[in-house]
Amino acid sequence: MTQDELKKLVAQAAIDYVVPDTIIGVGTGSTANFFIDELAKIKHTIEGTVASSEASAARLKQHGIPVLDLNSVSEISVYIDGADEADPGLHLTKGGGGALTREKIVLAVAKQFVCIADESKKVAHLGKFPLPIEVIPMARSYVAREIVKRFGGEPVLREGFTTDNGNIILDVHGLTITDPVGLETELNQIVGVVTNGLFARRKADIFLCGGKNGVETLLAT
Ligand SMILES: O=C[C@H](O)[C@H](O)[C@H](O)COP(=O)(O)O
Repeated sequence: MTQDELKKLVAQAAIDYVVPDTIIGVGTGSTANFFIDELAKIKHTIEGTVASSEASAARLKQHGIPVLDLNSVSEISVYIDGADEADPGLHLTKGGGGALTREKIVLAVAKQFVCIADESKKVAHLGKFPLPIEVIPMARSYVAREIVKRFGGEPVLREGFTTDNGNIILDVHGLTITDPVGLETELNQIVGVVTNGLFARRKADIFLCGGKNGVETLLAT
């Protein structure tokens, strides 16, 4: 099976976690796109969605799926999204598509987080995938220096990219991540950091992992 076929398989499996007559949180990226296409088939069973990016909102609307403003929503039943890396404890690295901040916000409102990805995203330890950090543009150099000083690694500006919030992304290469919860918290203490791509304090509850033997359902430990 190709990687796209595996993404489609997990997107289809995620439909089982869509709670009828509720609002669904929708992630961003190629795997989330497959989920949006599957969600379109059952759009009449849900109240609506909240999107974690302009791109996902546009795709949802193309399918005629209602997209709500998060400020008009007090409860999201489930948040469904992909990841760049997932460790055995279901701590994740996200933000390869630059949507990390809105993803974290939508997730914060959701009761359950179902992560969908192909098996290439399953790792023993987070850190091989460069850690995305959304930064207020004027703080770029300061934040980069602070990261090197406090944590090591090599922050690289994502050239030509602006987030939906008008900010920049620093991708930090070569970080040793032994304590994802601690690192997530500490990185957010640097002034100018909007958020970082570690989803560890709030991690996935369920990981639907697509591999050659089908979809494996992993639960957070
Ligand atoms: O900002 C993007 C998101 O965090 C994505 O969910 C993540 O990068 C995974 O994307 P994909 O499904 O395309 O591998």
